[in-house]
Amino acid sequence: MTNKAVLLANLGSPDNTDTASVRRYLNQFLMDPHVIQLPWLLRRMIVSLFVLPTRPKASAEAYKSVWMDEGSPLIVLSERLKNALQSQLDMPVAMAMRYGKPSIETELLALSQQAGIEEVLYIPLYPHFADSTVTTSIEEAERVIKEHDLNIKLNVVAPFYDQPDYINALVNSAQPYLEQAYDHIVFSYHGLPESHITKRDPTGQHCLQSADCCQRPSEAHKTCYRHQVMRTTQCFVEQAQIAPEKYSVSFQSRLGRAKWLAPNTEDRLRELAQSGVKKVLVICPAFVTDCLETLEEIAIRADEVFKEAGGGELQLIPCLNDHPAWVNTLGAWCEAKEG
Ligand SMILES: C=CC1=C(C)c2cc3[nH]c(cc4nc(cc5[nH]c(cc1n2)c(C)c5CCC(=O)O)C(CCC(=O)O)=C4C)c(C)c3C=C
Ligand SMILES: [Fe+2]
Ligand SMILES: [Fe+2]
Repeated sequence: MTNKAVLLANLGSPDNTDTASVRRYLNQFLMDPHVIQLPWLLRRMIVSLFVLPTRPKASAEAYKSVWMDEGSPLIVLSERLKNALQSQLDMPVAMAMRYGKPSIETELLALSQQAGIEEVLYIPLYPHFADSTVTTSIEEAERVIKEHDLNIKLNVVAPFYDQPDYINALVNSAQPYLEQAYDHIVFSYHGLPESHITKRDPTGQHCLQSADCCQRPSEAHKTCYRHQVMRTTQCFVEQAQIAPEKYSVSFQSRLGRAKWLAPNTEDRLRELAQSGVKKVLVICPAFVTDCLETLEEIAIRADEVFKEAGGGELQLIPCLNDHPAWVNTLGAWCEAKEG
């Protein structure tokens, strides 16, 4: 009988909140050719000349504002998810980070050394496809297996943006917030440079070519992040019965000068405040785990933007984290693959 294990993969955080640790992390992250998709020399110049001189200090301050006693929220909450899943399953469950620690390399090596592990169910914790998250996590795992000649078969769980049990878990975890009175809910997704989507379009003439491309059937949707976030939103609002005028979609965490997906979350929050919206909910379904981008960028900075523009209260809906509905969903996926 083949022995199996589960490996969850998330993005990763710096080891600490000092500027040097954040610089090391940003350098590893942004030098990934799937993140800044430029030839090495150009990427090296942009990262060294425009990012590393100033961003590590500013990001270190941001990390300090959300850091937990046990460490980075992303790592701590991912670890809790791993432990909750482990308590449901008979096979080993591990958690790895694409950047920083614990690395995909360490975790795969540890699993391969456990007696007889020959098959790993690999779950990149991203509901939506992007080369900068999904592809890079898969390639890194494949590199480790090849380089160390591991006898491991990798079974990868595909982006789950419209899987009914994922949507159920998301609606279920948001329910206590949806039951409170609110004026508007913003679905704020991590942004992407538009070029990352058009470059992946297998038809070469569909993605971002018209305002409604993401609503029209196309084989391009398999790798279209924009289509996939629109589908998550559609499935969510249908299930939670949210009226069209009560919600909007926007994109956060823009970096650099390229054209990124629009509208930008902060701009959308300003517009909402100016149009008289007082209580806004913000949900961030691109993240399954709360992290810097939800706890600092939305709950702290976007909250300031909303209030300065005349808004009243911004309530961040927590990510799935280790919500029982999400743990049960992951458990069911693992057991289904085990059979
Ligand atoms: C949810 C999916 C994510 C996509 C898609 C994504 C693309 C992407 N990100 C950057 C640049 C940065 N992202 C940063 C933090 C960060 N990004 C994600 C997820 C996605 N990124 C997460 C979960 C986090 C949080 C990490 C944490 O420790 O909590 C950062 C670092 C922080 C900062 O300085 O702002 C950068 C930089 C690019 C360029 C990109 C697509 C091209
Ligand atoms: Fe699309
Ligand atoms: Fe990011």
